[in-house]
Amino acid sequence: MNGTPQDNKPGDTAGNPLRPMMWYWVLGLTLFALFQGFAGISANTPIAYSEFKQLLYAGKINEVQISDTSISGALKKDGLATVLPKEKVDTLKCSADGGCPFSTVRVNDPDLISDLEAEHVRYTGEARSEWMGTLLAWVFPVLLLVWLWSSMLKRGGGGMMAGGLFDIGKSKARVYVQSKTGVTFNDVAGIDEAKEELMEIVEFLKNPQRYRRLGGKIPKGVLIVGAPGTGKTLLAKALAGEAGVPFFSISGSEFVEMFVGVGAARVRDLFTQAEKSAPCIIFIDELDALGRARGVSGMAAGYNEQEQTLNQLLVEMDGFDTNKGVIILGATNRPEILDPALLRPGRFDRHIALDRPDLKGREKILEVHTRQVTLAPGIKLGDIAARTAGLAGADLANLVNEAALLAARRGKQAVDDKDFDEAADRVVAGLEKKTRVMNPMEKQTVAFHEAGHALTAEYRANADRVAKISIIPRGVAALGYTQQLPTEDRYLLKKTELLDRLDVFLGGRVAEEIVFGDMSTGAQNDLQMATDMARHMVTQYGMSERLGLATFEQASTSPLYPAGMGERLPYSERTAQGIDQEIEQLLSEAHERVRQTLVDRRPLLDALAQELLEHETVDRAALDRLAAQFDAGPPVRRVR
Ligand SMILES: Nc1ncnc2c1ncn2[C@@H]1O[C@H](COP(=O)(O)OP(=O)(O)OP(=O)(O)O)[C@@H](O)[C@H]1O
Ligand SMILES: [Zn+2]
Repeated sequence: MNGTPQDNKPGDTAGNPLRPMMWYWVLGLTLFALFQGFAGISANTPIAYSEFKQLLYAGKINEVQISDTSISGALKKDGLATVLPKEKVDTLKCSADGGCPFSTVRVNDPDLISDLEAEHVRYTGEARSEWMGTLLAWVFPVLLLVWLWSSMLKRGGGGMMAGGLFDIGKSKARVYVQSKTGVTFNDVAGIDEAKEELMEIVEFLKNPQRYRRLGGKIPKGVLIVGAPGTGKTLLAKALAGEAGVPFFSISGSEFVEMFVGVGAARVRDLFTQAEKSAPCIIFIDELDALGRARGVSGMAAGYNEQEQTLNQLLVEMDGFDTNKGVIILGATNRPEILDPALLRPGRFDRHIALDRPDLKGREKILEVHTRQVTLAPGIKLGDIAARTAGLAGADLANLVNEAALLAARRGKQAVDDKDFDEAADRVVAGLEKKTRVMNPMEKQTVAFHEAGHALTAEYRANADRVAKISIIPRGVAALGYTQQLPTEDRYLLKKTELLDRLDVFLGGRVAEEIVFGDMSTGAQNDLQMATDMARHMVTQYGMSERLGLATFEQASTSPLYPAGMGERLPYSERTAQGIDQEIEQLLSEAHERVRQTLVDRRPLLDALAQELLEHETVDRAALDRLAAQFDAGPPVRRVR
């Protein structure tokens, strides 16, 4: 999904699956009509049954053949005009020996045989070649259609008719094999952690035997998660390039086909092919298109097809073992809608998250993309990186390209600052509507907001340690984030811990208040989380002194995640007021505590925000350094 030159487009082997199908229908129907007509054509002149009966009583009939549906025979030529109207007689094609062939429809007439016998007319029960007509008109076209249908189904079955007339079920992945992607980790910049994680897989693909011998377990599936343009496809290609193995690439949306069963067949085929070329990499882009959670929608055909395809993928992933040397990479920017079954152990159980690059990362990406570009002397890529916060790798590649085009248009020998400036303006302006490129004021607000969260967490005895702070927009909702890593898994939380978490939720908003004397809308989610947390403490965990050891709601979710409301149990209006007051009190006390913390540590808050504005991300080491330098407040004894 990126339109770079390395991307293969699907070949036209299969074409529109409807087209051949349609032609066969047309052919079948034409034959049908032809045979129908053929069976009906004869020299017999049709007459009405009533006319036939009158002719019979008048003794004008020589002989008849009776079939299930018709009666035909010959009339005596002479004296017909006394029975039939003149026009009718003229239509008869009588032969020289005096017989005039006719036919009529056979109606349900119980007297027919007795009448024929009474008139001494010779009759036979066998129609001439009637079975031949039936065969041609009905049986043959039906057989033809059955044959057509079964051959369609076989193709749907995948691979069974290899080399057959058409290749609908055949995996398009075949078109996608690239023995050499030509991309290496050298072409991927700014995502070093991800590269490191994949290094192990590169080693494995280069030398599967060694790992097999040692009995090491290599992941089967790796899911690369990240916003559009952050380099998911590039990273997958680079992995294949580094390991020097074939690269099967297919997009999830290509699996979801019109005909039920075709997508599943394609999955089967893809895996069969990949196994033959092992060691190799299967890359499924847009995994969400095919891996959407099952059973959420009531929609019929398309979804069933998607479910079938997904099921087939799960079966295939379970069915082969990694020792064969096939690694499956999936990419998505919407991991939350994936079917949980896809993420279970033995499937896509390794996850690699690609964030939008930070300042250093952007500079490195610019370096990669300017390798082939003649730069004017003295250009500082760092400066360009500094003004493109929020841009992803693809945007930066675009920017470099744009600058080079501008310079060329102006007949310059090298790309200079002015070109880059203009290109950056264009790209940023173009993206501002789509993604978030923050203006300086917003950036400052977010920096202090995140610094507030981080410092509150830092100075709470029971809060998880801060691992990383960032003001690079993530997804649609979050403008920045503070990452806290728990030191251990927790199943029980004490009141003191919940209170500390409450404080951390409020830290962002309180920092804005203190620094700007104003508030922004950015804290909405935090406040929601804080309110939910306080509500749960009061209504579910019995942590309010005034209301005592009672629960007022049935827990609905895990106690660790204060999301969603529980089912309300019956209680009085007075209790309802009490609950509201308690929640309010918890929140206002927390607010005051946080304010105190941040006011006490204002120099550190400012320094941290400043660091964020400069570098966009602050890691654990930098935070320690700043704290040692700027912290003037009372020390905290951390429990965890
Ligand atoms: N980290 C990076 N280093 C160097 N170039 C990058 C990086 N990230 C993206 N690019 C450039 O952007 C282009 C598009 O990236 P890519 O297709 O890998 O993004 P993607 O995450 O797969 O996007 P999508 O979700 O739209 O498919 C790459 O071909 C490359 O030129
Ligand atoms: Zn926040």
